[in-house]
Amino acid sequence: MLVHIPDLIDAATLAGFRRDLAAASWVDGRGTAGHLAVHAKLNQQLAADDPLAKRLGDIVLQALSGNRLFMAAALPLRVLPPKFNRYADGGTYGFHVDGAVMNAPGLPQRVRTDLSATLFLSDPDEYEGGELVIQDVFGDRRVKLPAGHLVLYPGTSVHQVTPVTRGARVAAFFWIQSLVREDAQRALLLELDLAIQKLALDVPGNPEIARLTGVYHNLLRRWSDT
Ligand SMILES: O=C(O)CCC(=O)C(=O)O
Ligand SMILES: [Fe+2]
Repeated sequence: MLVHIPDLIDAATLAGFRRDLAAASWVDGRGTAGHLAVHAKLNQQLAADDPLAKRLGDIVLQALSGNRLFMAAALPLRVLPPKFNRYADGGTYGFHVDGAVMNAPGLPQRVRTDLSATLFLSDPDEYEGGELVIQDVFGDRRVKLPAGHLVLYPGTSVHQVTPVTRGARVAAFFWIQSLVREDAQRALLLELDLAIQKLALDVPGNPEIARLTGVYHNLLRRWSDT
């Protein structure tokens, strides 16, 4: 399941991010690529210990925890600290799958990457190319969102970022271990959750809403691990 989360960060926060990232010290992104991905990856990133990455990453984490759609879709158990990347001058990241298990300095536990996320920080008209192409059962999905918007996609998917042939594409990206490992189960829970929320608005007080809410929680109890 691909989930588009609009306006994760507001315009003022976004403007601050863009100002700070325009003056950031970008390093070669190949430093953190796996041994296969290293051939396909041509971009820049902030170093993991860059204080700017930590400061902006914390703001992203804060925004995620206050976003109902993100919480309902991801059912997050652990979120890795956001990283920041920049593609320009033909920069690209060829088809790859993200590592299944990751760790981050300072985090006590390792994180299984059930979900991958990209928060777009450049607007689509600022660059040519730079589409996030995600392979799924229905074919390739091409994602290029307005600045401030986030896409969530299954960590299991093969994906790429196409070459940026004009301008620059700046983004934050990170991984999430979900309470619910399987994408299909998360998709069902999200569908049920959204339907219950809509019913609660349309027919407030209807006793069947409590029964459906019970079904939601009892499925979550069956399918979650912590
Ligand atoms: O920049 C993106 O949208 C995704 C980056 C990516 O796939 C990765 O770093 O593994
Ligand atoms: Fe990736």
